[in-house]
Amino acid sequence: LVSFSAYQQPCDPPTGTKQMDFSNPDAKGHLHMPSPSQETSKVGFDDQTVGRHGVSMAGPVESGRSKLEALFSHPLYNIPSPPVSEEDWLLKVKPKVKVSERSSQIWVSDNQDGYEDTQWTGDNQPPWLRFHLNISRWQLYAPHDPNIEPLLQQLATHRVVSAVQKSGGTQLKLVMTFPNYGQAMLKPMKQERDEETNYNLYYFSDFERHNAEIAAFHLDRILGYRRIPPVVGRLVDVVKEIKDVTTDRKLARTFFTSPVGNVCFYGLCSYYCSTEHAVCGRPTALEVSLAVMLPDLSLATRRTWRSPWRRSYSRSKLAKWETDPDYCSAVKKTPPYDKGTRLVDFIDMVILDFLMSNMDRHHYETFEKFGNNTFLLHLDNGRAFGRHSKDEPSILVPLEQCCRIRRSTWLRLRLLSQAQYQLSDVMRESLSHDPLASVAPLLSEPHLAALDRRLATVLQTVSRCQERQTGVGVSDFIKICLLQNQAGSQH
Ligand SMILES: Nc1ncnc2c1ncn2[C@@H]1O[C@H](COP(=O)(O)OP(=O)(O)OP(=O)(O)O)[C@@H](O)[C@H]1O
Ligand SMILES: [Mn+2]
Repeated sequence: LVSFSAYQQPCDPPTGTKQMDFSNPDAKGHLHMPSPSQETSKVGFDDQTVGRHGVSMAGPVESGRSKLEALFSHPLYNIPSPPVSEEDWLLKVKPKVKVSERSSQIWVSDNQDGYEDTQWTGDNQPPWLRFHLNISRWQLYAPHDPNIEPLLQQLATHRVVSAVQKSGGTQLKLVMTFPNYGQAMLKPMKQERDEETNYNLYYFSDFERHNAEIAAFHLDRILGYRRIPPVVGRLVDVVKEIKDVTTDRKLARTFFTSPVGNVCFYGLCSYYCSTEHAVCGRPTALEVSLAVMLPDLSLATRRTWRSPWRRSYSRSKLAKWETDPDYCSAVKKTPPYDKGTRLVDFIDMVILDFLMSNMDRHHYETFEKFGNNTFLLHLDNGRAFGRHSKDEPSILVPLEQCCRIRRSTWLRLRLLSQAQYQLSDVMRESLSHDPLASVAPLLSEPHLAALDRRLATVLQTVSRCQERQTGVGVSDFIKICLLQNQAGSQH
């Protein structure tokens, strides 16, 4: 009873989505919307709301409303949070310079080279710029950010002005530039949707899949993380939109016509960039994924962190975590995992990776500006969704060894396991909005079914943790989470 009255009821239906104020952008054009990482310290869940066996937090799915809409209007996806303070935005817009103070060398774009003239004020900022300006310490974009749709729309349809190879990384990637200076990272289709990764291939030699990049973005958003830059599918014309516009001579030299008349290319990279592994249009149309580029490193540096549960990337060696069941105790004492929310942030990423069976998370990145107290970027998801017939329990080892999970994540996972939302159903629906869904569903049915199966495994793992805490019942366990979460100030 004490806890019942002490906490506000998180499961009351939201007062519409009005908790987010779309009508009142601040001076920078930022919208005041909840940020998930701040969300829950003041929201409490007690036994009445969480329940011992069932979950009483689901709102009814009204007839006619899609499961995805119902999910995103659920209170767990609409947790109000205070406005983001000035220093918690990634980028700052410089105050306007008076005309008289402007340098005579002001840069003016030359719109003859295919780019648009740029005179951006708050109202006509292109979606990619709005996306950059709305990145905060807590998330890449807000839950109901109205800018994501137009952003994806532009990536999927805008004319390509330039296409060059992206340096770094092991497999072929291109950076595409659009007339409004927006940029996207392209990964080409290398595998048919129903193909499973060859069992004899090690995870580090697996192909990258364009549909995995797309599906990972949708999954990350459905999990309520918003830590993957938006990705959209597109059919590109490899001649008109790559070969003809590229200034990258090394790339241009790798184009050829296959024996059946398809146009192919392979680029330069350390893996699979050879005639034998060329990507080919049909005859020129090629499926690709386009991920919006993050702000340039000169504007927002990023820090790269080695995963403590990194695989050995060797055919013979085992990593320490594979042989030491107590490995997490050491990690918990090691900065930055010893403070704040880094460990539960990491576990969030582990859950995402287990669901999509991504074994390739050797590193993750954060924005340097925010220090240790910020969300983790889930970049590079191309090796996910390789197999549906097999799960990879080793991906879940950090959850098993640490027995920690962010409370809001756990609650959302439980929601997604319920029939009225059902992870596979909301994923199918979300992916059906991608332009490439008209060519073929982005994830085949067995892959969608695997999501539900793996979600059940995650929830079972959490239950086992609860049981392992000897003498501690479920309700106490939840309170422990709550305390831990409050101590971490977020979730
Ligand atoms: N949306 C993005 N915007 C800006 N930079 C990005 C984006 N996505 C990825 N990157 C950067 O590009 C690098 C290479 O991308 P990615 O990891 O997807 O390619 P890869 O070929 O799989 O690389 P690797 O073989 O190293 O895993 C990443 O390490 C990351 O720093
Ligand atoms: Mn990779």
